[in-house]
Amino acid sequence: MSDIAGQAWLSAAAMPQSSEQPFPDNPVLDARRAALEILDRISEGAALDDAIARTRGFERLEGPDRGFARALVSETLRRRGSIDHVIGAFLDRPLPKKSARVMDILRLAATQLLILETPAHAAVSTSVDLAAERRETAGYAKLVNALARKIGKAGPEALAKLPARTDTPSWMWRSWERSLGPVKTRAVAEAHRSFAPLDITLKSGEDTNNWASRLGAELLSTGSLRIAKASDVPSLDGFDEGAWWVQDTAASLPVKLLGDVSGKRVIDLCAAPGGKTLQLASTGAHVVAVDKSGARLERVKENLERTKMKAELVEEDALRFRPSEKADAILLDAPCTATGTIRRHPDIPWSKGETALTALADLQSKMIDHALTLLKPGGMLVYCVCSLQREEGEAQAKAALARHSSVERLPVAADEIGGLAEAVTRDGDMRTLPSMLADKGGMDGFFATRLRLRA
Ligand SMILES: C[S@@+](CC[C@H](N)C(=O)[O-])C[C@H]1O[C@@H](n2cnc3c(N)ncnc32)[C@H](O)[C@@H]1O
Repeated sequence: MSDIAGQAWLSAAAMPQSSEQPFPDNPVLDARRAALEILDRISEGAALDDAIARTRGFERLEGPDRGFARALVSETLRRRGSIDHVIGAFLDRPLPKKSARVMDILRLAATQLLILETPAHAAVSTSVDLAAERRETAGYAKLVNALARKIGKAGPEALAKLPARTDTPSWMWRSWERSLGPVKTRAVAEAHRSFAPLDITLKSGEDTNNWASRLGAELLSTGSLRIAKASDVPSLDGFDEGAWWVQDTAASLPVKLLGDVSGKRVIDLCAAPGGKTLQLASTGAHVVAVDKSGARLERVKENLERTKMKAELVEEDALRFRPSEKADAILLDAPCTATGTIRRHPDIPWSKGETALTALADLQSKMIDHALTLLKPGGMLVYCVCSLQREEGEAQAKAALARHSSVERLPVAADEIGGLAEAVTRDGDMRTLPSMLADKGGMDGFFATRLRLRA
């Protein structure tokens, strides 16, 4: 229990009466202010990357401060369940709902003290300053001071006792337990506690060993190059010349399931930002890259230009897309909850709910049905999602086979996906988990199934 029980949290005298914006530049506070603003946007529903992109205070930060602000937000989201638990243990009563910003200041303080190992005096005093500089939070500055000190002293022990489950919303945990079982679910949640390494896919024909040594990277059995720690991607060797692109190793596997597509007509039905379009183009396919979002399709264009490759780009809703010619193969990397990418997007557990899952699963089955109408007889559809949710993966494959007697599943073999036998399901689909390749830094959670339209 807190020793601040009974303390008046709001003291009118402490409230600054001046307007709240803009704040004077303060090199010590600026990164924390930006982090707070980003958390604010996320709580309004923005995704982490969008929230960062829309925060001017973040844009103004210089290199190390930018890195600190990003780490502060990411780790706060990654450990939010645990951090809230620790804060809650020191609060004698919950903060009023309208004090969401105070809670965010406390979360940022706890992340600095318990995870980023920021010196306690800096973490505490900047948190108090953050509270004090805004009218709506100034009355809580004393509370922030007292709580942050307590968290610094007793928080590490409290945090160490919390299981990985604490950082997973209960609906998500229950859904994984149902589909993966308790052991794998725990391993997945453990894997989510770490940031993902940087994986690179090389353009076809590039010398893998040469690039591994130039980039100081490890060659994975899947063919990806892995860099344990890389901060500024565009400054890496080979970026400007377009020899490679960033792509989690799990994300590189679905295209491999299409086999040799050289000279074939392949539709990439949800293409942006283009990782899989680049893979297909690189192996000599004639690629039609479709995406509903023009802005995101621009990124496919930029990626193709940088890597000096070609694809036909079509801005269109996949459900309405009718090509002039049917395809030999289709890759359908459908929009999904993206729960397989929580290591990179730690906002997902707090932004994606079960309602979104139901709507997405409905869209995915419509997309599968439509994609099958665009295939030549004998053509192949690889359907994949970067999701851990059964409804978006295994259940979609099963339901598609039940709906279409004209379709058969072509089971995946481990040697097609770098020998990852544990990622081949009993039904013959691919299911990777963040806990796989654990000794090398894990991989994204992906599902893929390969379906063939009978000739
Ligand atoms: C998982 S991402 C695709 C990632 C991409 N395949 C890659 O490897 O870089 C899903 C994409 O689907 C697009 N999308 C969502 N709904 C769509 C629709 N109805 N029709 C076409 N594209 C859609 C989104 O704009 C997004 O770019």
